[in-house]
Amino acid sequence: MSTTPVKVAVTGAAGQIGYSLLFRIASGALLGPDTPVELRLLEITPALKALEGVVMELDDCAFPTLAGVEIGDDPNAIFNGTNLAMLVGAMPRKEGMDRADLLAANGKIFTGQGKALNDHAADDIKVLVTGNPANTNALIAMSNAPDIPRERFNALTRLDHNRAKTQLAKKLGVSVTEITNLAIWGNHDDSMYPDLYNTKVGGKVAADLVEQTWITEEYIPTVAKRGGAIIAARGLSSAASAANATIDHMRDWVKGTDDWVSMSVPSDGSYGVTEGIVSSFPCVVKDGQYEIVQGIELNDFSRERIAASVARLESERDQVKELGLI
Ligand SMILES: NC(=O)c1ccc[n+]([C@@H]2O[C@H](COP(=O)([O-])OP(=O)(O)OC[C@H]3O[C@@H](n4cnc5c(N)ncnc54)[C@H](O)[C@@H]3O)[C@@H](O)[C@H]2O)c1
Ligand SMILES: O=C(O)C[C@H](O)C(=O)O
Repeated sequence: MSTTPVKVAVTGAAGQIGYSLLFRIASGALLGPDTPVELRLLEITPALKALEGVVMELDDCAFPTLAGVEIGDDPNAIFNGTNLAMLVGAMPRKEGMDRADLLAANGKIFTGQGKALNDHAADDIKVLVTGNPANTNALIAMSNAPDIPRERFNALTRLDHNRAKTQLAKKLGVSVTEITNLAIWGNHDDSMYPDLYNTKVGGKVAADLVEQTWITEEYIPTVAKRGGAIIAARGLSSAASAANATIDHMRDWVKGTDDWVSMSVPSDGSYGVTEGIVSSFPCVVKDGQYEIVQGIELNDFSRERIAASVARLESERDQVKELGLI
């Protein structure tokens, strides 16, 4: 085992997602069995007592890879020297709300945390935003951290990617391992677009294996509205699957990929997506750096869907500009 622990910050650590996420990071599911981690956990002051209880439980697991835990309510202290930051802490939506309805309440969290990361994080910091609306919260954090390279700010659409994979596998009666080149484009809201025209199943194009009406009337709405379906069923938003996707995204960003993955990243203008907004693309990762996959052919249907989702992201960007958050 190497000796220097990787400092992993998690915000909203006493929340639902935190309760699934922390134990998996501590057990080695993020960085492997040979890399010690130090958890740095941020909460609001009233939640610190509950967080102390979670830390007792972490102690009681005796994880060999857990080198230490620090908790607190000051982002400047918690982010000090942090290598990986998972920004989860934010209010979840309730039934009947859209994720964008959370912008006014949650957006301001990411101004202060962006500044604190800018001033105190380690030089190799990678920041992944899970708290909703995740794409625009990542834009806010990025805009408030001018000294950190923009590409170090990502948002989570891996949960949508994982959902899209399972729904397709179920439809075709195949294992998820047979599905490659899948990607979610756009925003983590109900305009997100899972593209089956470039997805492969056992080497064949997925869209050729299903009916077009299934894609438009069942598949895309099921994937895009899955978060709402879980809230309706559980009375609470997704937590274990969100923690799993947060681990999947950060692990692949650090360790690399052997297939396309969906990552929301600051757009460089690829595929006509407005530069600067944080949008989901098919990405590959090598040596800790992601690249947006280039040269993908998009049909007219895909282009229209992506443009509609980008319009949502532009509207969210304009709202947070008006609120003075970026
Ligand atoms: N991107 C995705 O795929 C995805 C999936 C699921 C949930 N989410 C989002 O993740 C967020 C968290 O969900 P949850 O179910 O864990 O919610 P939760 O309410 O159970 O926990 C949120 C925690 O964040 C804390 N918090 C609030 N403000 C904070 C701040 N300024 N600093 C640090 N901590 C703060 C709260 O005290 C709370 O403990 C929500 O916004 C939810 O919508 C995103
Ligand atoms: O739907 C939500 O509000 C939670 C989360 O974004 C999800 O997709 O499950």
